[in-house]
Amino acid sequence: MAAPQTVMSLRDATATLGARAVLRGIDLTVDSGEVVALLGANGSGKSTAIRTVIGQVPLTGGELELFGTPFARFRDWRRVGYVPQRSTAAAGVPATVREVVSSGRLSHARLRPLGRADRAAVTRALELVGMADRARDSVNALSGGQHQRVLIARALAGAPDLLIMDEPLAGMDLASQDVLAEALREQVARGTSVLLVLHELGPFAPLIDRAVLLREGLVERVGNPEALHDIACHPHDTHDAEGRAGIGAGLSMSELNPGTRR
Ligand SMILES: Nc1ncnc2c1ncn2[C@@H]1O[C@H](COP(=O)(O)OP(=O)(O)OP(=O)(O)O)[C@@H](O)[C@H]1O
Repeated sequence: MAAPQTVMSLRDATATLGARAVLRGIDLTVDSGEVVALLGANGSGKSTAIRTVIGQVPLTGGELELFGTPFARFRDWRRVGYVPQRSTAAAGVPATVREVVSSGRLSHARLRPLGRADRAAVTRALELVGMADRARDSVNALSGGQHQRVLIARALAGAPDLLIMDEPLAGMDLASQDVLAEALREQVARGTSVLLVLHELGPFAPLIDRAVLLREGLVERVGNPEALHDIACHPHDTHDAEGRAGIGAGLSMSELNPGTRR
């Protein structure tokens, strides 16, 4: 069987914000078709790690590759979808829900008007997140959770091969979480790889192939999402959870021996 293609790889990645060494040498990979969750306490570096992947935070050391291409030479950004940590980035903009989601197709249209395939992708994304009936509404008329769904639809509309999401479930009610889990399941079934930051696994738990627990800018553990989530929530009571985590199963040496540069 052919080895899985690595969609994203960070090797020994370091990053600094202000005077703070926020990432201190992390290894993180997402293989084709994989769903990888980043877990960890507030401030452990989760958002920074994914912001390095999309180029918002420069690496100060280490290597980043996207679809096998070194970051400096990577141009194919339409293959990457990004949902930022909950924000109201589009609020205040006089745009409809459909217009905001359509902006996720701009890199496909390459300055041409959106075509039929683009409009179909927008409609599908709106349906996936359960916002089709709000398509003509102003984004300013949405609740925070609805707004988040629109940003997710914007990323899905681009039909990304790698979808990166920073706490997509934050502030979502349970019904909305279920809708998003179903949307993610469909997207993964189409072959999309996913890297996401989560505090609560919620209905995403069965979709996650691998969890990576960050602590103070280092990878502390890699393993089963539910057990690692326990460790993330109860960092001083790790023994039992480690047993359940199946730590080590099928992991590379660099993932098994992270954080050696304390
Ligand atoms: N602009 C900044 N300047 C300086 N330090 C920053 C900046 N942004 C974040 N940090 C620091 O970097 C560290 C990691 O932040 P990051 O947002 O990556 O954490 P996180 O794991 O995503 O946390 P949370 O769960 O709270 O979202 C924190 O200590 C934070 O204070």
